[in-house]
Amino acid sequence: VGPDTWAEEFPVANGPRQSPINIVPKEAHYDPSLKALKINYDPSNTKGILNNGHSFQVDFVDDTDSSTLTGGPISGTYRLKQFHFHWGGSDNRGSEHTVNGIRFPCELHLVHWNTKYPSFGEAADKPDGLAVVGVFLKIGAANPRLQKVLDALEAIKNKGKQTTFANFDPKTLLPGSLAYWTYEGSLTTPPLLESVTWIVLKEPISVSPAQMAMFRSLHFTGDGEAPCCMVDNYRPPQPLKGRLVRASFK
Ligand SMILES: CCc1c(F)c(F)c(S(N)(=O)=O)c(F)c1F
Ligand SMILES: [Zn+2]
Repeated sequence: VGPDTWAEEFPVANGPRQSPINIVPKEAHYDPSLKALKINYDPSNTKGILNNGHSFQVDFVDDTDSSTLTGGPISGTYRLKQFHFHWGGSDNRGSEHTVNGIRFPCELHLVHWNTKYPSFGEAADKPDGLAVVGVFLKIGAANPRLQKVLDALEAIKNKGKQTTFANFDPKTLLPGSLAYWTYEGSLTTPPLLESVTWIVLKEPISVSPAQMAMFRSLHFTGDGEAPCCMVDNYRPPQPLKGRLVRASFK
């Protein structure tokens, strides 16, 4: 049911390029050949917001190149499919990636797929199929841009609920600096496919304790089930297995 049992059904859980990982900045290699991230999102592509039973996600129309990620460590064009979060039951845990063993209370993932493949589904199991931008959330001042997303949560409290959510620009959730670490990894939830180029931003964005409480008000459970708060929906760091983590900054 939890991360420790996933290897039974998904043997790739013990594979060579699993995510998340603990990032040790001093062991990351500055790579001057890494390009700047180019992120262009069209808010009109926002399709809706869904409680999928393990997180909530904001979905985007991905049938044209209007919301894309290019540059950085990737070649070609990747289209935004959805973004979602992982968080803890209290502020001392919740992120998937850690930095020098430090866990953040929450982590945002913006999921993109390589347009050299015909669809997300086709890209999801290819070694260069997906690129996920990870952003840490750190306890501080309330984040007004994040609040727009959190205000939609009362309508999707339970598993399977979805509601309209329009004209949201995910770029407003990014920090001032797009400096990043990058490494080859996987989905952090089953089927744990080893198809993700991870791009983890160094600078966190802020979230207030009251806003964290709104994440924790969601339920893993569906209507009519005994309600169980959606918390601790993060996979812990996995073995690096010799992988190199590159940095876009000195
Ligand atoms: C299959 C849909 C899906 C997820 F459920 C997911 F959790 C992630 S993650 N945490 O690695 O960013 C994805 F990238 C992803 F595409
Ligand atoms: Zn995720």
